[in-house]
Amino acid sequence: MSFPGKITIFGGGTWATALAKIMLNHEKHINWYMRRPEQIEDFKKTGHNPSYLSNVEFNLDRITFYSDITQAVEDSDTIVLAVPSPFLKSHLEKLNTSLANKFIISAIKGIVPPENLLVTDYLEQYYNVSPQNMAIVGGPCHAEEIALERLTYPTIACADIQKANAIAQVFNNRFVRASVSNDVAGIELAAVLKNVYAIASGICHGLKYGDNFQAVLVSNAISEMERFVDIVSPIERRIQDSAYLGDLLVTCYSSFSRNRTFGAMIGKGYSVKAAQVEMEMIAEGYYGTKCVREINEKYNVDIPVADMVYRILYENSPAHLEVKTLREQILK
Ligand SMILES: NC(=O)c1ccc[n+]([C@@H]2O[C@H](COP(=O)([O-])OP(=O)(O)OC[C@H]3O[C@@H](n4cnc5c(N)ncnc54)[C@H](O)[C@@H]3O)[C@@H](O)[C@H]2O)c1
Ligand SMILES: O=P(O)(O)OC[C@H](O)CO
Repeated sequence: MSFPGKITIFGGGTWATALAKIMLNHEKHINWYMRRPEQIEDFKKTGHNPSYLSNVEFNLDRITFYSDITQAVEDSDTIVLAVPSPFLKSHLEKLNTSLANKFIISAIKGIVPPENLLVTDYLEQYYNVSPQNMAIVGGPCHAEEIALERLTYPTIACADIQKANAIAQVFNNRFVRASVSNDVAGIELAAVLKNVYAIASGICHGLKYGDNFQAVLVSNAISEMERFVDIVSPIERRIQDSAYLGDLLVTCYSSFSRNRTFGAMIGKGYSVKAAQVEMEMIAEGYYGTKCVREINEKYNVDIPVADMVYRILYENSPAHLEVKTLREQILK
């Protein structure tokens, strides 16, 4: 078998659908696991995902669908995880076969609660997957723009850089330019944090702060991200690279951003529950905010913007007062 072998996408959501489109630009055929059999039935009837990115048409001859996760894993060499981090455990709990001899690509931008483990750490500790057999997809990527074939620069990180290069080849096409890195933990952590900062950005937007203020907020957020990532995963990195700063910017500024949209609802006065119900997609930063807070009990990094988001979401602290304190005492 030549690496990466048979590829299976895990997840029926927006990002899974965009990744399937990317993979099918390179692969003749992919497997695709979705949790709900009725979603697969509707997909087969219409030729597109009935629930997400339904404007992307697929050639059904080139896809084998699975709702049985064990069979999907047994029939694959490389698995691309694209389910929201809070649901990863519930998916994998149904698995009756080993992941240890598979290559796993995590396209998840979140942390696994309540263990507060990065996805790669979780897979290593609970499923015996070796770090050499795991890669992650980072960088500024909105699925909606992949659907429109807008030029996108993801980063593929893996401890084994040759494998990262091979995966990048699978991603590369007319509208995707993948680069490679070995900073797996740093890029995963940055992705968790950018979700939290996008919620902060959304909250401020909802409270009617303007672009001048947003620019200062995001400047402070990148400094926080650098402090946190450098302490939790200390290797040399350039925080201004697109896998870190680029991902923060796209999430804080794009109208496609789930986390920013969620934050904007909070800023406008929605309760957390109401905002979650209203959104049809998952804002993982809500979960990431609590995970970052708990991880930081050990490291004690100065992260006032992330702390503010925690108090607003989890302690019911009024957003307008929290942002007022931030703007008067912290931001510069
Ligand atoms: N959407 C993007 O542009 C994008 C880009 C890069 C990375 N990501 C990452 O990809 C991952 C998936 O995000 P998404 O945007 O595709 O999410 P989404 O909100 O579009 O999809 C939700 C997915 O979660 C599943 N789901 C919903 N409730 C569930 C439950 N109770 N149990 C199990 N599964 C449930 C749905 O079936 C669906 O597959 C996330 O980690 C996200 O950070 C997304
Ligand atoms: O911007 P969000 O919150 O939808 O997150 C999507 C991706 O992670 C952006 O790179």
